[in-house]
Amino acid sequence: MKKIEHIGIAVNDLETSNLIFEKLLGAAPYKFEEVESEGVTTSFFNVGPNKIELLAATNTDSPIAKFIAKKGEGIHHIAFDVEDIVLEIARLKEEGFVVLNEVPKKGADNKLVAFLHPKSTNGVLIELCQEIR
Ligand SMILES: CC[C@@H](C(=O)O)C(=O)SCCNC(=O)CCNC(=O)[C@H](O)C(C)(C)COP(=O)(O)OP(=O)(O)OC[C@H]1O[C@@H](n2cnc3c(N)ncnc32)[C@H](O)[C@@H]1OP(=O)(O)O
Ligand SMILES: [Co+2]
Repeated sequence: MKKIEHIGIAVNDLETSNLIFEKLLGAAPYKFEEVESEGVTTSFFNVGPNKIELLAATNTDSPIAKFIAKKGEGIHHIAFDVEDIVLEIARLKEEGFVVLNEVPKKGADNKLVAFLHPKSTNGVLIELCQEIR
């Protein structure tokens, strides 16, 4: 694991939360992206070498819609930057973690991503991401 790549925050309304985080961080989002396969629309803020990813649901089946319905808005996942996501998935499986998608999928911001079930990581959803070069 190289560093924390981003912290994902589940929000009800992206526009409203963009204004809050723009005030908080003193800079506007550098990117907006919809990821249809995850049922989310996102915005990204730089914070030093790390990022904040705001996520709003685009449909009721979205993991973000389900999360907000159960727990309300707030931190949804922590994403780690990895050098080789395939090797990292194999290593973490071997260590007994529950990998939700063994085949990496296309995430936002030019990344391949995979998730670990929060039940195997002390209640925290973990995302692995590798930059697509
Ligand atoms: C934008 C793309 C990408 C990026 O590039 O950065 C993203 O970040 S996409 C983010 C959205 N996508 C995902 O979250 C994909 C991975 N998540 C999942 O596969 C599911 O959400 C899940 C984690 C397997 C849960 O799904 P499911 O079992 O259908 O939902 P339940 O609502 O029944 O939850 C079961 C259980 O898990 C707890 N839970 C759910 N989400 C989280 C979470 N984010 N953090 C901590 N805990 C979570 C939920 O509360 C339930 O617990 P119990 O009630 O105690 O059983
Ligand atoms: Co993410």
